[in-house]
Amino acid sequence: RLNLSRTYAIKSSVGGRTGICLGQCYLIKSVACKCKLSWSSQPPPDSRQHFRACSSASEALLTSQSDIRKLYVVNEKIGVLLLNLGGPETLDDVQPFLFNLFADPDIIRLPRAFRFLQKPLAQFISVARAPKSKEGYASIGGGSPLRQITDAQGEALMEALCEKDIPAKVYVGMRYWHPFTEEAIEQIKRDGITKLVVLPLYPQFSISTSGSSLRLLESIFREDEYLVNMQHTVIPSWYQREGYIKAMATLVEKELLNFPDPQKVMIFFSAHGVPLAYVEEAGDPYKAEMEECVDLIMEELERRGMGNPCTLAYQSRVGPVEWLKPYTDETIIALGQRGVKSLLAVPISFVSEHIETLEEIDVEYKELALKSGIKHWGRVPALGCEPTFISDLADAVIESLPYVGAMAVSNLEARQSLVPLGSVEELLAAYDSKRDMLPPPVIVWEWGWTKSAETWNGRAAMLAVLALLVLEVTTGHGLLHQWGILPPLP
Ligand SMILES: C=CC1=C(C)c2cc3[nH]c(cc4nc(cc5[nH]c(cc1n2)c(C)c5CCC(=O)O)C(CCC(=O)O)=C4C)c(C)c3C=C
Ligand SMILES: [Fe+2]
Repeated sequence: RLNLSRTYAIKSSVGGRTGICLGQCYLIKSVACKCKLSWSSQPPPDSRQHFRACSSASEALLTSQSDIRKLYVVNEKIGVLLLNLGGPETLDDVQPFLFNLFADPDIIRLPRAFRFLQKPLAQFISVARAPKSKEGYASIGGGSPLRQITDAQGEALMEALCEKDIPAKVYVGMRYWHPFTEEAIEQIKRDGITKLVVLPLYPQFSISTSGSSLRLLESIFREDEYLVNMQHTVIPSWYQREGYIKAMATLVEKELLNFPDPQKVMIFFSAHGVPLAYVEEAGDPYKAEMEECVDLIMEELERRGMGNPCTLAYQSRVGPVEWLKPYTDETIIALGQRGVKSLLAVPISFVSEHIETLEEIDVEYKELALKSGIKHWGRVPALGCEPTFISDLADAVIESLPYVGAMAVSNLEARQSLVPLGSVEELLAAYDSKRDMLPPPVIVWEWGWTKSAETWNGRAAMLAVLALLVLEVTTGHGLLHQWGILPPLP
């Protein structure tokens, strides 16, 4: 028998891959398996497999979710905090929503000395961008559907957890609009939650999305006595989970059947982009996770007998800096030129319908595709409340319970998984810790003959001419009077 108070090095093997797991046995109530994994190749794809490997190696007995339930649910109040972006619910919300987005230092990272400019800059950019954004939101019914869909996902997750015998309350915390993360946290405190699982609703991790929400949570946790003592864990990304991959493959498979010749359809994964510097300079794992995610979905489709060709491209870039390539619009044109006739768009970075699926993909990219010579167009719906997906999220929550309050893997070299399960603080320490400067995705001013310079120079010139005219008409002095174009004042 194991002595539960000691640390063990457990050699375990999953699917032919061997690794050393250093840690106290997770059967100790308060300490989960502190895994300093050093897998010889890829780590096992999901934590349940890992538990199984550890449990068989250590002769421990964690075999089913009911064991987890016995150990982690009794006398505890479990909460699940779903993190999401949030979206404007009315057209009047658009500018303040954009202000919140651009005021986020994980979207625009200014040098320390210029931090005081963050809010004025956000105000300026949000006012300048609001008219264009409002047009987009107006065309999808006057607001973002994100709150409604995320609330429904929360309800469905709560039911799925209940069915799996894990009573838990689910909260929604948005980064840039209501219900704000701060509001969710207040409710979590009022409800007396003792164990919290933090689950960002982005399948892949990015500094600009899950990272930003976790950074906010860290600052809230640090300042609050109740939260400092509340045990929690984070599921930072879950794109590799079998249930998610299968649910995505099923949606693709179903949509392919709507084409006249399903085998010939190009499966076109379109992910929300991030500025290139996030990946190349700050080490954002977003691109790597996205590529792995696409590979996994394609492997699943192949297993089901579908050998379609596929492409991954990035959409929704903002401003003139370089974003992840290839860009969706350029790729659609290139595919058309290559003679591709059937295209199935698969939004891959988000699990709800939103402005970029309903407007950008369904309207703009569809039009571009048809203009580029593509004859048959289709789009896979977002997962929303698809039952197998929700059930898999519930499994992810249950499997993370042994980690609540436990240490994360913080040895970056030792782990090969892109972002490990862990606590907010450790995740941020192990990852993006330098918080390097990032070029703003939106350039406010540029020198040279650029589009933004032309616009602003033009506006300044028009204002100057107007001011001179007013001055001349009111004083009776100026070039137009000297040249006799305007008559002298009486
Ligand atoms: C994984 C998803 C997303 C990443 C990565 C992301 C990065 C990112 N976004 C902006 C700027 C904007 N995003 C906007 C809307 C928006 N963004 C995402 C997702 C990701 N963003 C979603 C789901 C939405 C839509 C929400 C909705 O209301 O339906 C907007 C506002 C819309 C617009 O004006 O186009 C902006 C602006 C940056 C700069 C960025 C990375 C640095
Ligand atoms: Fe975005």
